[in-house]
Amino acid sequence: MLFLLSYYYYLHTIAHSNFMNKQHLNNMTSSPHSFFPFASDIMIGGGGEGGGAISRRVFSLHDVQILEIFLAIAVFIVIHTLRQRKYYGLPVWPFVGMLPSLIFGLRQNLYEWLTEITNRQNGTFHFKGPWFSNLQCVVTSDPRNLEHLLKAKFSNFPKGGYFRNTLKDLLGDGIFNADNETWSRQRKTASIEFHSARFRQLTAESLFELVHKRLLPVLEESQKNSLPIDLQDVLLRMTFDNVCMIAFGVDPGCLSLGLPEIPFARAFEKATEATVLRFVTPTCIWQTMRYLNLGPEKELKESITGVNKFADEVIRTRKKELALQDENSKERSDLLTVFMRLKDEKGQPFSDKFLRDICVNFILAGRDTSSVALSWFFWLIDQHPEIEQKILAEIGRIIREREVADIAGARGLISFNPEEIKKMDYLHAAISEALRLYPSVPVDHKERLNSTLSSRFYILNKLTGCEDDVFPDGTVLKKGTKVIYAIYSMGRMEAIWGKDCREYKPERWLRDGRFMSESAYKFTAFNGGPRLCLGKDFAYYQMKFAAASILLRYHVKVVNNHPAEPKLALTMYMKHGLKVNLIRRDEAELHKFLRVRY
Ligand code: HEM
Repeated sequence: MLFLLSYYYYLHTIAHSNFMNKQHLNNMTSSPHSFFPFASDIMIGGGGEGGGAISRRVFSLHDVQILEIFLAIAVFIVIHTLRQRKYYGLPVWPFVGMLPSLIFGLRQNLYEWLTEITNRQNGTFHFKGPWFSNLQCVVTSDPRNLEHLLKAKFSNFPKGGYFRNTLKDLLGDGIFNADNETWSRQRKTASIEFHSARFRQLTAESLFELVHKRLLPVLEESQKNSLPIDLQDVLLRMTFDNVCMIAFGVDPGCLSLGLPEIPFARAFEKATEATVLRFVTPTCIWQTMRYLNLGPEKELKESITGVNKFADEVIRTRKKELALQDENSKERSDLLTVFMRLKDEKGQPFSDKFLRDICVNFILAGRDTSSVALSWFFWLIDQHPEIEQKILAEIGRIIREREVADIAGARGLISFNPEEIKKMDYLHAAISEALRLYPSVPVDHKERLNSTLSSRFYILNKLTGCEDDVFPDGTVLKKGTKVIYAIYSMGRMEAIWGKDCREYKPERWLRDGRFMSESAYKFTAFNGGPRLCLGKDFAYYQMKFAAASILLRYHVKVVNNHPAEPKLALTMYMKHGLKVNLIRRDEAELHKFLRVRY
């Protein structure tokens, strides 16, 4: 670019000097005022014959030349920048790179903005941030690249130092924030636990209690009072209580009549919000604020203290409880107890800090992902009554298959067992379709492994897998490159889902009425490869159980003109919540769908 600029400047100067020489010759034979009209305008003293006027004139001409050069450079930069859009997808401005476009994107729906660019760039583009920032990254929504990143070259793409440092205060060394050994040890242990019969029983029991004794009474209260309710808030409370039971083995009680404020839940929410701010603040600024204990960093510190206070209390109580336990005591199967029984690589029990990190990470993972997915699901169902009817028909068929068809009279008691939930293929498809369009984690992040060796040590870099990498689409990834994979955009790509990619169509997941799963690199809502979401099966069970239990009893009507847009956060909350009115299904309606053949 510099070369082009110099060349342009050189041509421009030659052209200009020719022009000046010609004009100068003309000037010898005509009035001094016609020499350069603009110059004559700015001459002080009317352009007399004296030497002072001539020097002023030369000075003015010089000024104008400089101005012209700057103007030419500016025009050149603008043209060059705009032409770069063709190649990079966005204009690349000197010094600030693509930042102006990002600011524009942040003012609208950022995820739609990303979708538009990735589509235009055939799935991948380099985001060039300001030269002084750490915003440089590659953004991709190409399934081939995702398979490369998440599976084929998994060990080359850890979460990385940037992610870890930003989340360190809240997540410590927990599974979400860990790489290598620290990650794999937690993953193995938790994976065994999550697939055990004991865990399945714990989750089924805790969910039954939560839905029947807490969720449905809260909804019934709102229905009786004919007051709209924020369904997203209610569902967030339910999943928070549920995941705390799984991680800590305690129930904080967020979901109960009156929807009380629970200090631990509040502290957790504030801590995640303040942590998210770090991702949009230059590292040196948030680190300085942290050091000086100012602004959001002060708030973060206070809320983490709140989270730790709760965690420390639970850990202390559990240790006492386990010490007093005899063979006849009922075995607990929450993650805290499971990890407390294990030893680290030196044969020592895990430290309280590590136990706290493990639990906090699981709470973060399971706290809001299922609830926001369910919120978008109910919003979509409200717009597609025909799909609601199909879900009801499926629920009706499953109830009819029972030995004793305990239909409408016993409606208040109808509950679904795990086998029945498993049979709900249409509901499974409807929830997956909601997650395709509104994935709970809309963008995720990896980092190309950074070598401590200089690139001169080619063979060592090659042996340690630290040489530059290349995506299947040809994108070169230098060491340390941050990669953002745009999960939201993937759900809206014609190349992946066809022309109707923006339509809500559960049928696309069904073959002969049975749910057919998709490749995790096309449908990446639950991530893929070795870091596939550990709670996926549990999350589907939880979402299907809650959705079927609600839909069986109520028609969920979204309040008229309720704005539905995503909030910019780690998880895709509905920015304005989901205000709904609940309309109780009467006996006639229930009988109707319990008779309908699906
Ligand atoms: C709709 C519900 C859910 C969705 C869409 C979802 C999605 C995801 C995604 C995208 C990741 C990868 C995150 C990353 O590595 O940056 C992930 C990881 C994880 N999820 Fe989920 N999740 C859901 C529910 C749950 C639940 C309910 C739990 C636990 C109770 C859970 C536990 C985990 C854990 C432990 C990881 C970390 C896995 C690892 O790094 O090895 N998830 N999930």
